[in-house]
Amino acid sequence: MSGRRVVVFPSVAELGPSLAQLVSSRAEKALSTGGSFSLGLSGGSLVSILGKELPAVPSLDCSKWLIGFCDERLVPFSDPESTYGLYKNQLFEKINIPEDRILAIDPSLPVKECADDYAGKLSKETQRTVAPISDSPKPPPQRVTMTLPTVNAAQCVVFVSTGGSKAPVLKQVLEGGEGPALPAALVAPRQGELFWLVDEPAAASLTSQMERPGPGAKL
Ligand SMILES: O=C1O[C@H](COP(=O)(O)O)[C@@H](O)[C@H](O)[C@H]1O
Repeated sequence: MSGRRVVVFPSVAELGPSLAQLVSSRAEKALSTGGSFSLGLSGGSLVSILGKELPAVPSLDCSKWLIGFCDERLVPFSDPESTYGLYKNQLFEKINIPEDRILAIDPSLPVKECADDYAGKLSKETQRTVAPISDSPKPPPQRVTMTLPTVNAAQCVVFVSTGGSKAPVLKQVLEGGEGPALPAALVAPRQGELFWLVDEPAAASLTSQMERPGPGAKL
């Protein structure tokens, strides 16, 4: 892994465009060198950030991207909790991603079968694995989630963490503490880049090395 980069922005307004630039630049690099580009998406607050900022990237071409979900809630696509449903409305309809380049779960299946089915869909493309979750501490409890080896096989992993409520857990993940390491602290791409893009409120308790890029700086 090349070294972890913790990059702090004054607020999500500055973080969002840098995240979109990071995603689009890594896609362009992969595709222009004859490779493929697969983007694994999380949900939560990331949906609105990417929904706003990715379509604003000049000349963005997503026609060859493959999009999957690092973590998906086991609810129908029409449910307001569905990560796929949210991205469909807020992002996919605004960019030129073909429907068959988006790998979604089959939410009609029970959680274990759904995870196995999704692992099958991904393995056609990536040979990687997915786990069923039935006790997510944040509702809804049932999830279909990429495993640590899958995440660590990525060329580039980006955590996005914004808001003061994330400060204590961010400190624990990035700077350690008592007890076993949290799962996010175990993410270390074997041959790839690792970014933590955070805003000032989330970074408030951090003391380790951080970057504070100027406006428009490229990651
Ligand atoms: O439930 C979920 O939450 C996490 C974090 O969301 P945030 O709103 O705190 O950013 C998200 O990464 C995950 O994909 C989603 O299912």
